[in-house]
Amino acid sequence: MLKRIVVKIGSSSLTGSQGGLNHDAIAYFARELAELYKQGCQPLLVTSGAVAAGFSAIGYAQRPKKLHEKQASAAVGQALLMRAYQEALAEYGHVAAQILLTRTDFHSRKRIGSAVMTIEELLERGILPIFNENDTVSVDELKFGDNDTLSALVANLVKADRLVILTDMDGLYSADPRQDPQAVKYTVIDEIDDDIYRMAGGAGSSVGTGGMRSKLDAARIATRGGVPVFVGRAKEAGDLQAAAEGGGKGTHFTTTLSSMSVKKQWLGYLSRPFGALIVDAGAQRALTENGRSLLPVGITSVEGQFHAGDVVEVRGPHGDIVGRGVVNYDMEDLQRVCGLPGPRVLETLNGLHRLEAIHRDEWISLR
Ligand SMILES: Nc1ncnc2c1ncn2[C@@H]1O[C@H](COP(=O)(O)OP(=O)(O)O)[C@@H](O)[C@H]1O
Ligand SMILES: N[C@@H](CCC(=O)OP(=O)(O)O)C(=O)O
Repeated sequence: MLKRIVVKIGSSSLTGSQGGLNHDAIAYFARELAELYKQGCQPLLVTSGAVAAGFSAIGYAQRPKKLHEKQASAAVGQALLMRAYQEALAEYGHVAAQILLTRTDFHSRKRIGSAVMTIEELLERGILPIFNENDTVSVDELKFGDNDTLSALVANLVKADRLVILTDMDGLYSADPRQDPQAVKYTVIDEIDDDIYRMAGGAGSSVGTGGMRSKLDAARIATRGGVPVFVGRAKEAGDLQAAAEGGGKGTHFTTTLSSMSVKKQWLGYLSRPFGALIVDAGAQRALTENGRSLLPVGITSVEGQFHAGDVVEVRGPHGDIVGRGVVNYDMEDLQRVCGLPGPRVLETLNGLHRLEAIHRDEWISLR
């Protein structure tokens, strides 16, 4: 089996603060990707850089801040970006394909199923799929913004063997090394908990977007989907291959989980919750440790306006998020029966209701 490696390249690795593409950097990455093919890998590329590549060509003095200016820059820059990759990859006999996705595409199983079929066909034919967000049609509240999250979703979707996120830092440090020269580097992280999150700051350069924080979000999504993640730098010959093999100049995030279905991925990371259910400690344990469904007896209160079939967030007794699931009750019904044991629930609702508030098959833990 070919090893599937999703490689994400950030704007900071492709451009400088004045914008425009660094063609030497593109040539380097094309060589590294060609090397991956030679080693029997099946790479997929998620690349940023459309806005950065386009804004100087369009005549802006610096990376624009307004949405429509960024979109205009991306419309110019995406074409420049693809041309640069295609020309650089052609040197090694490789062909690239462009796949532009938005967050809302992931809301539709049909659209995403169709994307998967296209991707599989491209991979079978030895073509390199190159992904970016479709910036022209993405609006603020539905944007990925940075491509870190997109790369994690792609990695889960294609059941990648590893996600390699390349940036301008050689890994995660205990603080942003630009601000704190004493910061120390982590080479392996087995669990991304709150302490790890506290170390990560925002973007370091004027062209980057999400900083280390969004890379941790991405690492969390991918590792929960069973894909190990590397975050770091590739600058010299062989760096990408080393990262893909578990070494390299960066931080590795390990996982012991197996791959996640598209349905669970959607539920956990892409759906929009319509309300929240607050549960007691027993119900929290039943959901997160014992793999059980949520029953009304464990719910202490409900918030928001939701109907049966909507996604809701579940919070623990102290307000922390436990996970998300599809609720089987309208808000008013659940309010009447929360805290009640099964027979009283059925009695109150005239026995017409299925008992589980959230069935375990429609649930994802986010702790
Ligand atoms: N704890 C940390 N360790 C390493 N880098 C960090 C940390 N916190 C914040 N950063 C910043 O994150 C930046 C990389 O993210 P970003 O600028 O979004 O790059 P990209 O364009 O490659 O996605 C680094 O340049 C660095 O300044
Ligand atoms: N889709 C945008 C990505 C924006 C961006 O800066 O992302 P990143 O460099 O990955 O933090 C682009 O191509 O410009």
